[in-house]
Amino acid sequence: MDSFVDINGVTLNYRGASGDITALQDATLQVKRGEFAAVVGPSGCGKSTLMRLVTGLHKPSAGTIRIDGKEVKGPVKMAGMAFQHANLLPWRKVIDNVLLPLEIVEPYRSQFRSKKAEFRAKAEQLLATVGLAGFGDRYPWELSGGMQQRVSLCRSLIHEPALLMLDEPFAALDAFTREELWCVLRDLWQRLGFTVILVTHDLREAAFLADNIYVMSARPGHIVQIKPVSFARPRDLEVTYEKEFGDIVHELRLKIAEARNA
Ligand SMILES: Nc1ncnc2c1ncn2[C@@H]1O[C@H](COP(=O)(O)OP(=O)(O)OP(=O)(O)O)[C@@H](O)[C@H]1O
Repeated sequence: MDSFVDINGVTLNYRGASGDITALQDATLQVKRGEFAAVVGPSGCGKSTLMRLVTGLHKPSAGTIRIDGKEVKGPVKMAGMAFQHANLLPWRKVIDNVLLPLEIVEPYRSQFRSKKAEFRAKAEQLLATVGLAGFGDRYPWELSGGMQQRVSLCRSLIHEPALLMLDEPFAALDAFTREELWCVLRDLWQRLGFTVILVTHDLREAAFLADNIYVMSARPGHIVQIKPVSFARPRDLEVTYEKEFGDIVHELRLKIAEARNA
């Protein structure tokens, strides 16, 4: 298979205060280039651990992770990341938060001074695509939670990463704002064509956004089911009211309940 992210037989043991914890055991998962993958599973099954392994923040105890054919051996620069909390720097304006990766990641870093105007224009344009035109000069604390999460998405994408890793990015938002941001993410993904791995507890979110949903077992986590979602794209929120959509969510719910009780 032509996999972009190749997680192969990965085990991860944490050294806990009261002994070792095996968070993942022999987890295997392949995500194709350009795929929108969602990972769901019971609480504590190792989803965030999987994200940390793929982005190189942890090293597997066993097994390998390859991105674009190269083994992950340290922090992965080609990945953009966003989490449940936007984690914007409160003393920096919105635009300067979005620009942050360009100040850190090469080749942008060494061009940052000479190309600042160009980079700012790019950041403004990205902010406009998520509905935040004209908000660049505000401070994060002047924005709602949903707006901050939009800024966080822009920050994760400004350096045009080939891979976007999202760990519960919309979990702290109200249901209405969450659905709005699903559409923002859908549009960015359709337009920019990056590969996504989204960890979520929200099965509707997974079914609306993903090409494939990877269901994990209880800890120690591994993939127990791959559920393809074949609704035509671009998807409209109306699809979430279709019977087939409800059936997918129901099936996932049963599978996760089974995994929890196994
Ligand atoms: N740094 C750590 N040290 C020790 N144990 C850890 C560490 N991080 C996570 N764990 C344990 O590893 C297991 C998997 O944790 P992880 O956060 O990956 O799960 P998760 O599926 O993301 O959880 P949730 O769905 O509740 O967010 C849990 O039992 C957790 O307590």
